[in-house]
Amino acid sequence: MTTVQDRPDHQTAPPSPLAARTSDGLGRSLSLTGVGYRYGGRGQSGAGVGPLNLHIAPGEFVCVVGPSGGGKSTLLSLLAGFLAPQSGQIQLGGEAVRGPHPGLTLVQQEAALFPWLTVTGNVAFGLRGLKRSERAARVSDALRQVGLAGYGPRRVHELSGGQRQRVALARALAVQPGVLLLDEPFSALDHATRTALADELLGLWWQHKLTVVFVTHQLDEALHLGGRILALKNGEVALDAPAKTLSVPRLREVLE
Ligand SMILES: Nc1ncnc2c1ncn2[C@@H]1O[C@H](COP(=O)(O)OP(=O)(O)OP(=O)(O)O)[C@@H](O)[C@H]1O
Repeated sequence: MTTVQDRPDHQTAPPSPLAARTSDGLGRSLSLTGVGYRYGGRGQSGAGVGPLNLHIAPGEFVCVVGPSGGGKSTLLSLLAGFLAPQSGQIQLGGEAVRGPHPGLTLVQQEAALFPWLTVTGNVAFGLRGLKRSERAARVSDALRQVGLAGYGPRRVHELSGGQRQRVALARALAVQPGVLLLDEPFSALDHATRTALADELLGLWWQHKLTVVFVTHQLDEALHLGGRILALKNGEVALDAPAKTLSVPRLREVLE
């Protein structure tokens, strides 16, 4: 587990982390070309997002912020393949995304764990195609990475809120995703747990060279975590800039 001293952040990381991290990590690129979605149906002027044009490089950590109803969750649902774009195309590492894809895993606010399964059963859920030994190795590795080594036999109801989110994170990591999508994953947790988990996420991002898209309402959290900040307002990109060039007041100004 990372500590405050060894936590990689965007200030203390090596000078060109992205350039050094594009070749051999888990992270894959994500591209959106003219992606649009309206809840009333294609061509309607109702709520939704787009058209969006975005390129996220392998290993980028992007934080998505914006007012309530701005389109953050819709964007994540499109990226996760839960909603199909009504226009445009999403590509993961150059491959078209046409529905839920094993390379794109989503962690949500309320960890959607299966209460009838153990921690191990939950983490192994997405690994059913693998050999038993490989599955066991991935599960124990993922649990160790989120600080839950030894928790495998426990039931979900025996865990705290923070531990449940760790299990959800372990389940997402175990499939070795090309892009990790997080929709306010820590917002239901107390401040200390949220900060600790956010720092652990940074450690995992750095270690695995993951591509991360992280939705949050907390502007300070976004600036702390994200290398790049994407602000969505009325379904459109209101701002797309490096976190180091921004401040909380500047973000508030854009989002007003
Ligand atoms: N299932 C739905 N049917 C109709 N409209 C919807 C549906 N889901 C979301 N919307 C609308 O789409 C727009 C974008 O919603 P979305 O949930 O993506 O915003 P958000 O930025 O994630 O908001 P919040 O921060 O409150 O979670 C909003 O106007 C919302 O009312």
